[in-house]
Formats: sequence, C-alpha cells, structure tokens
Amino acid sequence: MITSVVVALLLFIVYYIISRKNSKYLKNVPGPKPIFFFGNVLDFLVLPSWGWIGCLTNYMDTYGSTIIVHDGPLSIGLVTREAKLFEHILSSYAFINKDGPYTYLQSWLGTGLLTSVGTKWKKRRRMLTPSFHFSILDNFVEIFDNVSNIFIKKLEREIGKDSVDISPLVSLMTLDIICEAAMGIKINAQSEKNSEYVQKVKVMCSILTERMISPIHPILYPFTINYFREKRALKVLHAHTDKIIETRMNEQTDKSEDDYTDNVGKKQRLAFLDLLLKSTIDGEPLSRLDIREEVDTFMFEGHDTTSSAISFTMYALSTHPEIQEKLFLEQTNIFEDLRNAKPSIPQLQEMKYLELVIKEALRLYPSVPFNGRTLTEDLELDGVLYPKGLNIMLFTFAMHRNPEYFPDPLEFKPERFQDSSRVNPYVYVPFSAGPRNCIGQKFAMLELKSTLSKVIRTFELLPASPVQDLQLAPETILVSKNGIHISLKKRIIV
Ligand code: HEM
Repeated sequence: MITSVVVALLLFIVYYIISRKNSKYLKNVPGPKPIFFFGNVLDFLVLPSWGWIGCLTNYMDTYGSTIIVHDGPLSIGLVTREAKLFEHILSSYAFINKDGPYTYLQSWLGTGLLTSVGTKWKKRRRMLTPSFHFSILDNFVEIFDNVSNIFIKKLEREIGKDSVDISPLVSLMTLDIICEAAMGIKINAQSEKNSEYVQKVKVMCSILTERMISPIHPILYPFTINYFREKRALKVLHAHTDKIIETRMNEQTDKSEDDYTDNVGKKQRLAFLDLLLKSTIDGEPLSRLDIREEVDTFMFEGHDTTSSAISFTMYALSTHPEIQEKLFLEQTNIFEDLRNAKPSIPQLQEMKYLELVIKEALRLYPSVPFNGRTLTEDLELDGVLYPKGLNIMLFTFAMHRNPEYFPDPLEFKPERFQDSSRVNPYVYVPFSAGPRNCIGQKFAMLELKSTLSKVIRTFELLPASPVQDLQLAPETILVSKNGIHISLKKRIIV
C-alpha cells in the first residue's frame, strides 16, 4: 500500500515537472486539450488503428498544421504537416536522432543504420552509401525478374475472380527479393508456406506494430506475452542471419577476386552481405554483430516498404484504366517481346511514365507515413522554442495530402510530377530527405519498376467487386486494414 502511494506520488511529481517544462516552452503551440493523466490517448484508444489518421487530421484542421499531442501521462509529441518544419529538421545534421518507437526495433536490428545515432550512424552511412551505387544495383535486376515471375504465376491463378487481396502475395514476393539481395540466398517465401524464417519475420513485424499502437508503457513490456513471442522469434531470426554470415565468411576466405567471375566470364552476383564482408570502418573489418545489424536492417526496411508501395500502386491503377493504357503503351515502346522481356537497368530508366505513376502512388500512400525525430538541442523557429528532448512526428501522409502543396490532393494525377523542378524536396518526402533519407531508394525504384512493368504487361487491373474503400492505418508502414483488393484480367497482346 505504502509503495503504491510512493510510486503514485513520484509519478505525479515527474508529471508535474514535465508539464511545467512543456507549458513554459510550448505554450503557444496549439493542440487538443489534454485530460489529466491520460492526455489525448483516450481519443485514440476508442478508435481502431484505421481511425487514427482521421483523428490526427481532424486535430490539424481544427488547431493548425503544427500541434502538440499528449500521447501519454508523461509524454508529449509535436505533430506537423508544415513544410518549414520538415525542411528545418530533415535538412540538418543537428536533428538526425530518433527515439520513441525506433527503440523497439533495437532487439532485432541492434543499432544498424536505421536506428543508430551520432558518430556510429555517420560512419555506417559513409561505409554503406557505395553499396547502393547503380553499378552495384545492376546485380539485383535479375533477382527482381526471377522472383516476380513466380509472383505473376500466382496472380494468374486469381484471374477472373471478383476480388483478390493482393497485399499478402506482394509481401511474400518482396521478402524473397530482399532476402536474396541482402543475404544472397533464396528463402522461397512465395512457394514454401512453412518457412520458419518467413514466419518469424512476420511475427516480429506484427509485434512491432502492436507495440507502436499499444497503450501499455514500454517499462511493462517484459510482462506481456509479446515479449516472450519476440524472444522466440529473435532466436530464429538471429540464428538464421548468423549462420549465413558464417557460411559466406568461410566461402570468402577460400576465394580470390577472380573467383567472382564464372566460367563464361560473367561476374557472379554479389549480395549486400558480400559487400559488408569486404567493408572496413577506420581500417578495421566489421564484426559479425555489425554485419548482422545491417543485414537485418535491410531485411526489415527493404521488404514491407516496397510491398506497401507495389500494392497501393496496383490498387490506384485498378481504378484508372486510362493511366494503365498509357503505361502499357510505354511498355510497348520499350520491349518487342512483351511477354518474356527481362528489363535491364537502362530499360527501367526509360520507363518515365511508370516513374510518375509510382511517385504519385507514394504521394497518396506513402509507405512510411511518419518520420520521427528527437531533438538533441533546442530549436527556435518563428518565435517558438522547441525544447531539447521533444519527439517530433513529421506527418508525411498529411503533408502529401495538403491542398496548399498538392491541389486536388485526393486525385490520382501522375502528371503533377512531370516537371520535377516544381516539386519541393521537403514537401514531397516518401523517402524522407536530407542526410538521413532512405539509402535504398534507387534499389526500391528499380524493384518497383521491374515488378510493376511485368504486372502491366501481363494483366489489366480492375476494381474489385464490390469496390473497396481502403481502411488506411499508419502502422510501422502504411497498411490497409481490410486488405488491398482488386480484380485481374489477362491482357490480350496482339
Ligand atoms: C518504396 C520503398 C521504400 C520507401 C518508401 C522507403 C522510405 C524510407 C524512409 C521514409 C526512410 C526514413 C525513415 C526514418 O527516418 O524514420 C527510410 C530509411 C531507410 N531505408 Fe528506406 N524505403 C524504401 C525501401 C528501402 C529499401 C529497399 C531498403 C534497403 C534495401 C531501404 C533501406 C533503408 C535504410 C537502411 C534506412 C535508414 C537510413 C538512415 O537512417 O541513414 N529502404 N526509408
């Protein structure tokens, strides 16, 4: 009893101090009125996750484009859809730190590129940047092609149905792609339903999502069932990556540079893992743990993001037959054999209209709907002092639908990206911007173009019957809680 009273008193004192500090600094920033202790959390708790975007958008329409939300008894966050704040934060090396939900990723990804901060992040970023050069990405186009052939076969089985949820099929395809690109091995997620590794990747992603939207304070996490599920999943995931690293290390010590050329003089494909094994930081090779952090980071960051982008692009196309026809025409201008073509990098770069379509899909449905930052120093902007330690949510989803920046924001118009000089790089931010932007964006664009090119050459995409209204939810990535349904018709090629 006495302990409970002491704990409650301590909590109250901390609450009081934090509230005083926040009200001193942020008193001029508007936002919904918090309820004692619960802040604004109750507004979210009564809603399913697909109601949250609407709730935040309502707040912003009511109070302003930059607002304070009390997301718990002791914590507040700034949420913004204002270009000025986006630019100020994303362009600066002073504001590259992340906290909050990013810490949930560390049990799996350690402090790899996505989650690291300070000097470690800078050194890793410098080391990894060359791995995403076009000359290296050439290694991966064959993977995109081979893996998407299986995907197409799976879709062919769905032809003629009124409604198909494409998101699980796309997700298995992108998992196959990233696994082969990152680790150099095939996990056959699309064909082997019972792969333990695939199942555990899915378990981890769902636990991360649940933690992000859970009202339970992180301190209490070790007392939840998910904590134990996570432990079991991580055992499998880490053992899998460790084993592959070990095998690749042993193979590499037996190989010379020439061994990477096969007997017809063609260079063998290198995975990101092979590049990491050859990399050094300050003249020292990376440890196994360092390598595992980065391989696991690519696995996490490189599969759900591309899956969301491909699925939403297909959905948007299903309701825009005229845009599909323009896309198909572009394909006929690039390829003679539309059925069997294997796109090369130059051919993928020729797909200019497809690029506009993908950009527009990523505007309306950004795979990463929020970008988080934690201020490591005070920031003063337009007379407001944002204090050190403040968590800031750059609300990309709302920014991309702000009519001030994108007229008729709900219309799907790829042509708005025709003149790239008119697009502000801090307003259109699907891959974030500035020093901490997405390192994998060129890889992602090539993957999206390669797979979507094949889809367009094989099918006509139609709306599902009945037509589906998406239930968009900002989980670790943007998802639709009721799936992403379309209908498929075989494309007649004359
Ligand atoms: C359509 C696909 C993709 C989208 C929309 C996307 C978007 C993003 C965004 C918005 C960020 C910043 C996240 C933040 O600061 O919280 C990011 C970071 C990152 N992305 Fe991507 N991404 C995509 C695909 C990929 C792929 C395929 C890879 C790897 C092969 C990748 C690797 C990374 C990494 C490692 C980071 C952390 C970079 C750093 O902090 O320096 N991403 N991505």
